Amino acid sequence: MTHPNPAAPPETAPVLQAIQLQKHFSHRGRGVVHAVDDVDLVLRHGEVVALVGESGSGKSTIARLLAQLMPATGGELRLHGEDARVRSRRAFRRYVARVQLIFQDPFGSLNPVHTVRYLLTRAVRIHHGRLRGQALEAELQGLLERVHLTPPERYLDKFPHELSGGQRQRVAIARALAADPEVLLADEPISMLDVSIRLGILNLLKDLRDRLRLAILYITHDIASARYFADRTLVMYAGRIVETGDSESVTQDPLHPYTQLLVRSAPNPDDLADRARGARGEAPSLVNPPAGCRFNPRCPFATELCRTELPPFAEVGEGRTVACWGYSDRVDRPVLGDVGEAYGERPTIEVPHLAEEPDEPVQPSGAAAEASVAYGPSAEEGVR
Ligand SMILES: Nc1ncnc2c1ncn2[C@@H]1O[C@H](COP(=O)(O)OP(=O)(O)OP(=O)(O)O)[C@@H](O)[C@H]1O
Repeated sequence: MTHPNPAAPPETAPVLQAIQLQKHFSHRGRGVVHAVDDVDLVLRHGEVVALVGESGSGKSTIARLLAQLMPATGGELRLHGEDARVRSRRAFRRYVARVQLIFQDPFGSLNPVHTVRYLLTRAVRIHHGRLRGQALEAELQGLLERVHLTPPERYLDKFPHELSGGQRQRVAIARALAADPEVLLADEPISMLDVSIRLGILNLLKDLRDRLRLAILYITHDIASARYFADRTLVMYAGRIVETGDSESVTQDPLHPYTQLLVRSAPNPDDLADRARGARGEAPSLVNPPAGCRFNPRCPFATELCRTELPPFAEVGEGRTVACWGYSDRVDRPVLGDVGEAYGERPTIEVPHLAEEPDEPVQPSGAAAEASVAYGPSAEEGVR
């Protein structure tokens, strides 16, 4: 199997693109959850885009929409510029071969009763027909080598519970690669792994970005890891993108008051809720989101305008946008004051919490990710 596809458009052309994507869930007949609104997103070959935001901001919903595990309620999805919405199982199978999803919990997404050999063979056959004998063996070995599980013979006949968390995530990635995809959607791929092996998985994904020119969406609540790993970063708050730009600028010179808060909560993102709650209240309900800027109830600089009108994206510098009235030329904008005073001291963003160490086997946690088998064997069975 070769990659990249020789018929693929030039490197910089979008591979997968979401335009004004929207997902509203009905809320037990009592209103609507505005989970995702007006999201624009572009994934290109050889580029990692991070989607960063706190829990409940809509990140996983975007991953599921891009994977077409559920329909959007608005907006468009384009693959190589063409409408990508699938309307049949056959079209879904073709789409999945191009766009693969990796989940948070590699234990939940790998069926524990099957060996690595079985899991990978199924994936290879689903996407490439009935390879057998030497050709199949070579393919399986190649997949494990691509995710640095070497020598491959050591892993092929293991069950998921005989592997460490990091090794399981590598097998999940190998299974995704069996489709020879162009896009990997990685939904919090390291958050359930031991801290000591997170960097190894990010480095592997970087390597795949470079060697296979994969377009990667990296979903995380940890903005520090976005700085390390992603070329571009999109910051999401309460269902909307609020800031975009190259990762270095967004993390080192955050503009939106929410991004400033997020950066201040790094490297311990769990600290954010406490920090923000103490100062400025909780994230809003998405059943009845605030009018205007959704961050306004928490924002130390919010004005009447922020409470009533949705801020448009302002372009600030090369490739950077921010949806905040404080950067708009359209009106008398609010003055953004000292965020340090509002949120406290800003730590330096580093990645010591991602330290790389040998990936030793660990006992299975038993925690299964909800819906995490959707792209695994059982779901693949479902679309055959
Ligand atoms: N099937 C559903 N029905 C109703 N509401 C939903 C459904 N799925 C998600 N939501 C709501 O949509 C919002 C966004 O959820 P989502 O899981 O996308 O956020 P997230 O940023 O990925 O958070 P986390 O990191 O905790 O997974 C939340 O308010 C969630 O409760």
